[in-house]
Amino acid sequence: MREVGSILTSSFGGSYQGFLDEFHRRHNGQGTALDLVRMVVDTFPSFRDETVYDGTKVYLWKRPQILVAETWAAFFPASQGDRHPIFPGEQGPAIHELTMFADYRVPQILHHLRILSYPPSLVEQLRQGIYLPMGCREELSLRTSSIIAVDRVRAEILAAIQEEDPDNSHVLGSTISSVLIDFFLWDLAKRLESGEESIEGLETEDIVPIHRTRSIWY
Ligand SMILES: Nc1nc2c(c(CN[C@H]3C=C[C@H](O)[C@@H]3O)cn2[C@@H]2O[C@H](COP(=O)(O)O)[C@@H](O)[C@H]2O)c(=O)[nH]1
Repeated sequence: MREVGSILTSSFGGSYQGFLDEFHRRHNGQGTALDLVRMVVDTFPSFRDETVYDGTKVYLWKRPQILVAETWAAFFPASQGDRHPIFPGEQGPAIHELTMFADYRVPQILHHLRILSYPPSLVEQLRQGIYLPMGCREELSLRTSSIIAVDRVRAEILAAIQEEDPDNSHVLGSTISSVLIDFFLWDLAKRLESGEESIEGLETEDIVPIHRTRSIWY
């Protein structure tokens, strides 16, 4: 929080609004959601959620993406024809270019829904509440596999739409996003946890506890 406050104060007039004004200036009002994510990552080291695994750089960017997605959602125009005030350019927000926000709640529900399967050894570790060090193979697998899984759910939805309504599928391609699927899954996970809702008509896996990792990234 101190880092964010200090950078906002020294370079952006002390507010997120000032940061967004600078985003508009740099991109001549043409910036997309992904451009804003990049600017957040480049500006704030504590949002640079990246790691090297086995010699390969892995970009997760959970907090920059959720920040931009929540900004997108909060300022979503009321009428369909209106431009998005934060992303008024030709390409619009292009929110479909973002991934889901890889943390702990979405992998848990993806496993419950049998979209992700875990090896028995991982289930055992989660049940026992064993601490997973940040960036270890298991923690990284849980996060990265949830990105791929939500991407594939999106691809399935797009394929189903294409089959039903081939004429409109290009429009829907940018409307169906990993962001909205993440929001849906996260809300569903919360409702399941509180007992407000249960899954009917689908075979599910028993819910395993979320993984335990100390991290500033989510
Ligand atoms: N992946 C993912 N993570 C999400 C959210 C949201 C809320 N999104 C709202 C926006 C639209 C939706 O309709 C939601 O109402 C919070 N979090 C994360 O949870 C953590 C806080 O947890 P707890 O202390 O239990 O509330 C914290 O890391 C926060 O970043 C999401 O949507 N997706």
